[in-house]
Amino acid sequence: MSETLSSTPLPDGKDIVLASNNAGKLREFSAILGTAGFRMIAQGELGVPEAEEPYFTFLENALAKARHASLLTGRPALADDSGLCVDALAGAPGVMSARYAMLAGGERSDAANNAHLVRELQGQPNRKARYVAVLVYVGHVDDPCPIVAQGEWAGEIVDEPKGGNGFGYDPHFYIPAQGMTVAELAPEAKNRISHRGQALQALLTALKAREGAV
Ligand SMILES: O=c1nc[nH]c2c1ncn2[C@H]1C[C@H](O)[C@@H](COP(=O)(O)OP(=O)(O)OP(=O)(O)O)O1
Ligand SMILES: [Mg+2]
Repeated sequence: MSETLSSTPLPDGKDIVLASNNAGKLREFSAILGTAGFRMIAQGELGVPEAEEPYFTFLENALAKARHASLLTGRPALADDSGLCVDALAGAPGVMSARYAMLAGGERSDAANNAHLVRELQGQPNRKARYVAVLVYVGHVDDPCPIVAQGEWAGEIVDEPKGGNGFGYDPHFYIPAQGMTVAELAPEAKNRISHRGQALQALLTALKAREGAV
């Protein structure tokens, strides 16, 4: 679908621009939000380029991405800044998760990030980690009251990748309660319990309350 940038919000207010270029996130967003009566449009479909993510907190980067998409489209926008925080690495790669290998001189890809992670944890017995997702919704670019929701999901980093679902660090993120990596989980199962799934449910509740729908 090709549309041009628009400066007019749609009348029913149900169209939300997803301020992300990550195909894995977009799949998960659409699966959860599509059933909740909102129409989602990926920012790429509206010609919105990647935003700068210069900050050191998920919250600030998510807000920057949401505002950027809303500014360029004139529509409400929802952004997700997320990442992997590893205890033995003092919370790294954290907000740098997407650029982890690149910042060490490698390329920007999931494969390079995963290889770098395994290298950094060589000989490290403490494997505890968590995924963090911070979602920010803005009704318009100057929204003084953005909706913010956060989710966290605890797991352990395994050297051996397993599974073909999901994206990013999922083949190396093992969930003891499920006895498998996130990439081995069915997509619906991941969406029910993941950091992003939890945050999206909270965001939806707040969004519906604001609309007077609940
Ligand atoms: O459920 C997840 N399963 C696996 N990996 C994940 C997940 N959630 C975040 N991650 C990783 C991927 C990426 O390395 C970084 C997000 O970085 P982040 O800047 O928020 O996203 P991005 O640049 O890929 O897309 P965008 O900024 O356009 O939304 O954390
Ligand atoms: Mg990003």
